[in-house]
Amino acid sequence: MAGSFFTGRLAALFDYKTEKYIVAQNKRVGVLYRLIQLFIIGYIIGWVFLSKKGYQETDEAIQSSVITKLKGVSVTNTTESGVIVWGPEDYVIPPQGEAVLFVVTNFLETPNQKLGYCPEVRILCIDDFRLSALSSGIRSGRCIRKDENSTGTCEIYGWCPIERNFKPQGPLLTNAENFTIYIKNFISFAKFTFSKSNVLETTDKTYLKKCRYDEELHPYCPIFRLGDITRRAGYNFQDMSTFGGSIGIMIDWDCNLDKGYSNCNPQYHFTRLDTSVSNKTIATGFNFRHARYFKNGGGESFRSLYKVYGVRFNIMVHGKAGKFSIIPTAINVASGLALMGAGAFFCDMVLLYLMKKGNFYRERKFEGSRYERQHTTVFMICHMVHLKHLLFIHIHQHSLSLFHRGTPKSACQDNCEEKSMEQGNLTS
Ligand SMILES: Nc1ncnc2c1ncn2[C@@H]1O[C@H](COP(=O)(O)OP(=O)(O)OP(=O)(O)O)[C@@H](O)[C@H]1O
Repeated sequence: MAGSFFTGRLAALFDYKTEKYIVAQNKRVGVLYRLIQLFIIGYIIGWVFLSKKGYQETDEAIQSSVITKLKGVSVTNTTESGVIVWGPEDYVIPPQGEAVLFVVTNFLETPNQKLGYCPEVRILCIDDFRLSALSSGIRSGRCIRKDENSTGTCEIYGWCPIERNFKPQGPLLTNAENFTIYIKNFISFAKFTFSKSNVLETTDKTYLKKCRYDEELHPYCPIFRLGDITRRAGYNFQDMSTFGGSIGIMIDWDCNLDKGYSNCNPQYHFTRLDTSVSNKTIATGFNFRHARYFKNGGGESFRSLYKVYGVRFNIMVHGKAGKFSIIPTAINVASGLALMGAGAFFCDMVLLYLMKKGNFYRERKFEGSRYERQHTTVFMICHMVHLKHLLFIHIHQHSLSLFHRGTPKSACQDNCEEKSMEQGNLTS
């Protein structure tokens, strides 16, 4: 038994197979075949070519630069600091116009600090020494008591007086939401030797002084009011400015370079980056400390310590461009045609193996090979492997079109039918 099986297989190995087309007058398979063809054509045209622009080669913008500049003034009046006029050089940190910047909206100043001994009011004498991370100086070891009965606080050597406990009640730079930020972005797509800026190309020298970004009216104006940015991100600037927060500005370039230079323009998206699912998180807000140092007439060193709350802006750029190229077009057309063959294979399987008259069609199709007619299961599997292979070719070619490589070779084995991609082998 086993011997005749292997002899049969060996004999079939040296059979030469040629294509044969039979016209099956079967309406159901015919309609199925046309529907599959329609679906594949729709997929190729609609998805591969129109939606995914399979006729273009693409490039990601790796080179991009962002420069920012803020304008606007706010006045604060506090008991510690008196009246202060805040300009961009005071409230923008760092001031040199980076893509990540912090705008002060609230602050606590501890003015005229001098090096010396003073009580660290936040550390009681009974507190564990290991908690001294809270301390703003070196502990002298003395306990400062107001009277005999009080617990007392530790004395430190550091910048005195130390910062008082502060819970912000509301923002001090109330005009901060009217500050404007000018975002200058340059992007380049090296593959297409294309570069552009987000600043509208106009000869009107006053344009930047007058314009403010608006999705509808001025989508290409690069000057944004801070209050509008947070509003577009879905938050109120005044609410954010008491404890601070973080906002992401995404500049998105999605350019179809076939449409020309003037149609390549950025889109802006705004999101709050420090949101949390729970409102009760202890991570809300954004603040840090910095100091300004100075000397008095006698040469003594002083400093003013600022604990600043504010909004941190993070400008991110994403760029993608596409341009017509014959190579991805040819690859996608070829892979589309290959996929058409999958419809014919599927219908062959239905006709030869699932229909009642499958035996009849098989007899006519596999003429001269008893072995193939008898081993239905083996050949059904072979067909399925071939179908899977065709789909693989399509997917593989589709992904390769990005890299412009060649198409993979057919890997059909001896017992699989080497099918033609022509569509007319079954007609309804
Ligand atoms: N944040 C901003 N808000 C409004 N207008 C701005 C802002 N930043 C810059 N501009 C205006 O945009 C134009 C171009 O700015 P740019 O920094 O290139 O030139 P500039 O002459 O150095 O600006 P300036 O001296 O006014 O800061 C200038 O008219 C400037 O006043």
